[in-house]
Amino acid sequence: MTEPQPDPTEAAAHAPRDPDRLIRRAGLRGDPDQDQHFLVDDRVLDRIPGYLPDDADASHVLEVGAGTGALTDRLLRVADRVTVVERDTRLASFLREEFAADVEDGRLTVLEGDALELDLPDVTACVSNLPYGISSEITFRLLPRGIPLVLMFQKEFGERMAAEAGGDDYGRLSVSAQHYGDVEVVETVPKEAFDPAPAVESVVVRVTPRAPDYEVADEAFFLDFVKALFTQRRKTIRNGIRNTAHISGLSDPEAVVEAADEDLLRKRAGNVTPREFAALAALADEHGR
Ligand SMILES: C[S@@+](CC[C@H](N)C(=O)[O-])C[C@H]1O[C@@H](n2cnc3c(N)ncnc32)[C@H](O)[C@@H]1O
Repeated sequence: MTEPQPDPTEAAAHAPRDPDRLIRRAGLRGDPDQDQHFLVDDRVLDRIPGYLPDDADASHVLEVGAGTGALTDRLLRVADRVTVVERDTRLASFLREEFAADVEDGRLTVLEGDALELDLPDVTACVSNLPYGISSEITFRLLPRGIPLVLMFQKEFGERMAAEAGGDDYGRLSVSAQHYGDVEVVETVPKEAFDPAPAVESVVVRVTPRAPDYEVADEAFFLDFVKALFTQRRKTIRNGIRNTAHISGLSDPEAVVEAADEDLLRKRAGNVTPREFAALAALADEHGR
């Protein structure tokens, strides 16, 4: 007796959508001026949802900049619900058509518009191949939400986010991002994985939310203080505190210098850990504001 063979149309319906065919069906070419670099490497696309932390709640996943939906298709396989944001009207219409069944049964919502202007819904995670023009702004809107993030960035930006004190890439971006979670580069993605290819390599970054291992009384002041000290990264912290009172808003920087630890005052910002910045911000808050 011969084994029953799977219906080839059904098997195809369960296979992930082919990214090149999606682009052909959408009938347009990605426009780099609109931050349109579509991921066309199936292996990268298949891996991305798997970078969510093991215990991540995938009941409602946000994707910023869905393009032709190659990543959306993979997200619908792991999430109960997906909301995508797409600014390009033609792509938003295509997504509604291509994923009509998922839209109809309420598993997919397509929001048309600028992700920086729309009210983003309460989601449990965000997985996106971001439009690079809004990487920083959208990321710093998502970080305070305390949800897991798996985001594609230009390589240099992603490496700066994940950098540790003492390294060349460490800066304000590293301290501010790591304030909200553990930041890791989980994959480097070559230019050829995209159509059209961007000018530089990309990285996938995972942010696993957690409370920092230090206390901050005033988060906004802490972040401004860090920003101020990194504008003087070649100076010692002592001179940085003195020179940047106009940015950090300190009325008595000298009192902070007097109260701070001598070893810390001799360091440069690039060698100060987030925990040390927090201790310094607490002193500044107490003595210098
Ligand atoms: C890098 S592509 C990624 C597309 C798709 N997710 C993929 O991986 O193939 C970024 C997408 O974001 C869209 N986009 C650009 N700026 C946007 C904005 N401000 N708000 C929402 N979408 C935007 C572009 O039209 C493009 O489709």
